[in-house]
Amino acid sequence: MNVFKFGGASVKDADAVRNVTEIIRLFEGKKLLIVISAMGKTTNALELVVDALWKRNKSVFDEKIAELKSFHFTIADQLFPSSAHPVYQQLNEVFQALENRYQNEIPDHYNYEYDQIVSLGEVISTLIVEAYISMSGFASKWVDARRLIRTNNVFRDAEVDWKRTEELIRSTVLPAFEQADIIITQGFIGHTVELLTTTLGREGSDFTAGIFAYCLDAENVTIWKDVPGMLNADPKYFDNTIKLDKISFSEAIELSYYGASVIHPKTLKPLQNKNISLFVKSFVAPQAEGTEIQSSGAFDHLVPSFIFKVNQLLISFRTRDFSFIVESHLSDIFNRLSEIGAKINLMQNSALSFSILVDAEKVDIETILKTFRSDYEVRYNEGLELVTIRHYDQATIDRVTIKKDILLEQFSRQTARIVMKDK
Ligand SMILES: Nc1ncnc2c1ncn2[C@@H]1O[C@H](COP(=O)(O)OP(=O)(O)O)[C@@H](O)[C@H]1O
Ligand SMILES: N[C@@H](CC(=O)OP(=O)(O)O)C(=O)O
Repeated sequence: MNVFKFGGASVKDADAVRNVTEIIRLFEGKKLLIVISAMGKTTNALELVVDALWKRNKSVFDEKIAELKSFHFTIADQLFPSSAHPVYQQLNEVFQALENRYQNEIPDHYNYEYDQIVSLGEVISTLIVEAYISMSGFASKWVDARRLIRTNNVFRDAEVDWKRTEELIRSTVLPAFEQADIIITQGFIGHTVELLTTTLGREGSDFTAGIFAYCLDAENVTIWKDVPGMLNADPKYFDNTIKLDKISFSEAIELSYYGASVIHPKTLKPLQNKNISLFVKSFVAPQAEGTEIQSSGAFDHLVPSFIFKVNQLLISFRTRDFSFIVESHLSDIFNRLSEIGAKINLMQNSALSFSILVDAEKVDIETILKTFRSDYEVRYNEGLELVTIRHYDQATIDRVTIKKDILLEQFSRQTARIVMKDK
């Protein structure tokens, strides 16, 4: 049994859904567990629905839902010969449930409400794709990840209860494979012990594929992307990228941890733990080789890789009484950062100051100032870039720092990290 994952770009319109079906056809005779994300940019659109509900803005709420409805029904109209197909009834029910959320009491828990609404993107996409696959002649079955992936109740960033999830997945999916060759489920979503829907964090569908593969002891996993494989840099920002044909789990974890967004960083651990290879392949050229991520590190050092993070904020904390930054300050600073949910991309300290680099869009500087001002002097620089180079040399550093002012640098034997801004 193999696990496949198709992301938003690979199901963004009717042609894309037809293409998914053609890819599945290449694997006829195989049992496939297929994880699918919301179509195109649906998750972003649903975030706007949550926002409108939270602000009690009924006209924006209605308008955003109408756009989503039109987007999905247009795709359905292009895939199914008649509106009598049962999928229309299912889609209407999901949209009705979405609209009804406005009638509920005013939500008092944003993250909870977020998960109940945003999770519907994956429910809708899997209903459409499964119905189309089934209509195309495959023995397929839709299963609900909201009843299979058990998590804690940290809405929007839920943690998996592996033991219970494994029991639920095995007891549902293995019997289902006796009747179906293709099982379709949703990425990114799960449920609490009280059966409330949770999400695993943005872009978490890759991770869902890792969870199913782990629990089912899959032969391998393939995540189908709009790129030929894992490259040595994001082709959206870098010319002349090189495909990494074969790399180790540890190397891929390092790259995704530093921000190579082609794979969600949590995906690899469960696969490494059971030695299940992960292939990154192109849904545009499905027969091409792609990248294989596996246990051997023999090929890791062949190509320097570049990871860029833009819109970075460098924040420095200094003690007010000129005392050294020591362990007790660090512990205090980390506690306060953790309370406000700040995620650190890089950190460094000197005798009198401790600096962190964060994504500007994920941290509110006013909250930072409020949290620290009483005990620390806080300074910050906005509009910075962080470049990470794995397997660097001087030529690669020169290439990325041209016409840049460097604010901070860190080097280990394998990795260079440079915080910089335009001159
Ligand atoms: N090192 C890399 N190699 C390949 N793609 C990368 C890399 N770093 C970032 N990307 C970006 O990842 C994108 C694919 O990931 P993503 O958009 O999350 O896919 P999906 O949502 O369909 O699963 C590519 O379009 C590319 O711009
Ligand atoms: N739809 C969710 C989960 C996900 O992983 O999507 P994608 O596979 O398109 O990155 C999101 O956009 O965050």
